[in-house]
Amino acid sequence: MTKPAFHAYPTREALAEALSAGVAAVLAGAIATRGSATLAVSGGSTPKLFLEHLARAEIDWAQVEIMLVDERWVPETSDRSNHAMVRRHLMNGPASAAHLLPFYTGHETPDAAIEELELRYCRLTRPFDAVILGMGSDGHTASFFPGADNLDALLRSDGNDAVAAVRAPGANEPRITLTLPLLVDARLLALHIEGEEKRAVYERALSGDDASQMPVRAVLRAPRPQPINVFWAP
Ligand SMILES: O=C1O[C@H](COP(=O)(O)O)[C@@H](O)[C@H](O)[C@H]1O
Repeated sequence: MTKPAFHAYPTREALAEALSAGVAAVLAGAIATRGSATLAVSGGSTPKLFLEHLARAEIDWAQVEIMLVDERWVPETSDRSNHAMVRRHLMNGPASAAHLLPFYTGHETPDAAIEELELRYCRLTRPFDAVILGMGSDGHTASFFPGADNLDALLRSDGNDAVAAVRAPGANEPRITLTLPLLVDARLLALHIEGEEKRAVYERALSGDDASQMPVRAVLRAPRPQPINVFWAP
């Protein structure tokens, strides 16, 4: 395993500033060299400040495709919607020119939408330029939850599917997630975590190798040319 590069910041504000500057530089570089950029961000609550900082970056957002790494199967009107959170915190000011790709289709279940979503996501140019993951205190990342009915398939490094539906005891509602290969081959791969509890979870994840207990291990252990960057603040 290539040891992750661990970046600790004194405050969440300082972390948000540094991470957003790094991501904006990667997106600007991608636009300059390839004409467009792809960014996958996480849901939950941790990314909000980072997204607010990123929204102010002066880059050519019209060339940027933004997606979520995972989504809870709820409409955008739900306060559980990751898409609504990203729209609220990122799609403002300069960043509102970007294209935000939704996961939720209105189908009753993510399984019923899987064919449509597979078509939508497999056409995206890979590798993605930047993927910013979060982590739950149960060691899940994206929607790779411990106890998920299809966790082995989700964590296969050689799988061909871009997206997968997930059900897991700790996940509340059914989920949809990008699969491991799409996430770990990103040019910039970051894990953004905050607080002492999540730091302890991260340390525990590093010290073992059973990904079924802590699925984030599959990301931390994935072979990559560049190490994963971990961004942490108390
Ligand atoms: O449910 C989810 O949780 C994780 C962690 O969220 P946080 O609120 O603890 O920051 C998140 O990374 C994932 O995208 C989301 O769907």
